[in-house]
Amino acid sequence: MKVLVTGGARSGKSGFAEAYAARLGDRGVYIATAQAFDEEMEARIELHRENRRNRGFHWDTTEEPYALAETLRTANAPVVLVDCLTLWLSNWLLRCEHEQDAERLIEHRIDELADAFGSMEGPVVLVTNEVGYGLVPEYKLGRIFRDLSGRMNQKLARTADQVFLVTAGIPVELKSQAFRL
Ligand SMILES: Nc1nc2c(ncn2[C@@H]2O[C@H](COP(=O)(O)OP(=O)(O)OP(=O)(O)O)[C@@H](O)[C@H]2O)c(=O)[nH]1
Repeated sequence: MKVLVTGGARSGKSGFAEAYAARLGDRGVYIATAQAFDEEMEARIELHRENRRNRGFHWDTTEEPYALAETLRTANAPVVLVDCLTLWLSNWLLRCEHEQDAERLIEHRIDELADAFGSMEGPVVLVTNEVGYGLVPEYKLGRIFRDLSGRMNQKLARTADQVFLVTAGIPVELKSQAFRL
């Protein structure tokens, strides 16, 4: 069962994805892609950890900002949750930003991720963001990020059995198990 959960910032997508994943296995691996660069982010991450501990479901946490395809392939648990792909993408973009063919290199990483997602045998839930609803970004890096995010989401949605869009805390099923795009 391959699930993709998308939505805007503070849409409730992470909470929904976690609760949904907890229905697909009796314990899980939580793969976090975020890196704490300041105190606010450190506190936010600590709060997420505390909330996970308090929800009565056993999560083993793995922090992996870059090697997501490899981490997914080797994750050994009844259910795997990744939060979130857009941060993973921005980690790569910031790492490669000065390379001439950054966009192509990152596309390659996205393809590797889509392959790993497609080859997962057990249930896996990926969280991503909808980033393209606003104005066209003023800066080139922002436009590249927006385009890569959109293409990544399309690729993963094609592979997923089920896709949800979360808006204002409400999950809307965009693709159901029985319906393939
Ligand atoms: N490094 C690290 N990051 C974590 C951990 N737990 C959660 N996170 C990160 O926290 C982020 C999600 O939290 P928020 O930014 O508060 O939530 P959001 O996705 O913007 O908001 P919602 O749409 O409401 O879920 C994800 O990018 C996770 O990677 C952890 O244990 N370690």
